[in-house]
Amino acid sequence: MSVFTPVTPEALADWLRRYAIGRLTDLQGIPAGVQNSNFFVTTTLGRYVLTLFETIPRAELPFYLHLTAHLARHGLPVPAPIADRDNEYLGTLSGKPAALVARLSGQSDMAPGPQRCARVGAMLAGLHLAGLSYGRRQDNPRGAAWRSATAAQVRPFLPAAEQALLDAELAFQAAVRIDELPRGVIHADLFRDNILWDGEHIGGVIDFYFAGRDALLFDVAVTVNDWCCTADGELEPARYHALLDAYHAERPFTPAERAAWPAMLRAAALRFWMSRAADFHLPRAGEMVLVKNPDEYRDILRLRAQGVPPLPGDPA
Ligand SMILES: Nc1ncnc2c1ncn2[C@@H]1O[C@H](COP(=O)(O)OP(=O)(O)OP(=O)(O)O)[C@@H](O)[C@H]1O
Ligand SMILES: N[C@@H](CCO)C(=O)O
Repeated sequence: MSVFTPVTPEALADWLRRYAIGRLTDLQGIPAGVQNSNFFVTTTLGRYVLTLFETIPRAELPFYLHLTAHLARHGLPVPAPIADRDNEYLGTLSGKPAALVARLSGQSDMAPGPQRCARVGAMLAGLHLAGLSYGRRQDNPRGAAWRSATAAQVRPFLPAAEQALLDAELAFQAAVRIDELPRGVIHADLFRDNILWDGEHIGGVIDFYFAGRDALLFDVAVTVNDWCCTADGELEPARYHALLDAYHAERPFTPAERAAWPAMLRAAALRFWMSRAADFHLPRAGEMVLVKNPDEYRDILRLRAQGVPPLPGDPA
């Protein structure tokens, strides 16, 4: 259950007077999600999602809220934040930073086929292109420096074979010039549970709270590692090529990106191995984290290090 901070209909009805979205008719806690308290809110004028931010510092929230406003303005199916009568996106409710966003339609699909993967690839390229004109800057909070620092914290808890894998990977990644790849705003967590399908269309892309500036190719790698895998972590050719060809058709990969691709798939696997291992071995007091299986991404890392099919496009 992920309503960590309760909100009563009376308190919300009162708070909604700050907005121009009519009167509250329904309030439902959303039982999915592990980071924030989320609610479906219905008013006489529309359907919204209310989020009470439980962990992200208030000062960082405008980056995310203005980012989704920017992307929505560019036609992407993202939850646009709703401004209050003072023209602010961020307020305070039940003592927590709070925002209302548009409620998008659809359900996530945990077993997508190649056609859906192609739509995801095209949408991700559109997100990257639209993000190039976004003015605010915030680095990827799970970028290369975070990966090295977290690896150092997690390493003592790992068995010897995993320590060896980690050491070899960090040495390998140290030589990768990720800063020289095309950069921009990335979603950084575009897993299957963060896309809502409305029929065969993408009704929504949600959960931008790991977004930040990094190599665009890193985002592609995060997405491929989740969307194009078999249960064993192997890349499944039909979904892999569908996603990458569709992305390439919108934003062609550069020769430098083609060269860096195997390393990026490994860096993306390392990122989720490390975050899951840190959640498992180093749980922070008072933080509510659903721990996902770190071994899944350890195994994906091992597999990617054995070689991957190339990106579409001409060799350098
Ligand atoms: N704008 C939206 N429109 C429709 N449904 C939404 C929207 N935002 C969130 N949801 C629903 O709420 C659920 C939880 O949201 P979300 O995944 O963002 O949770 P979180 O706790 O903020 O993040 P995390 O996934 O990292 O735990 C989603 O699975 C989705 O069903
Ligand atoms: N997508 C993340 C969860 C946090 O958003 C993971 O699978 O580890």
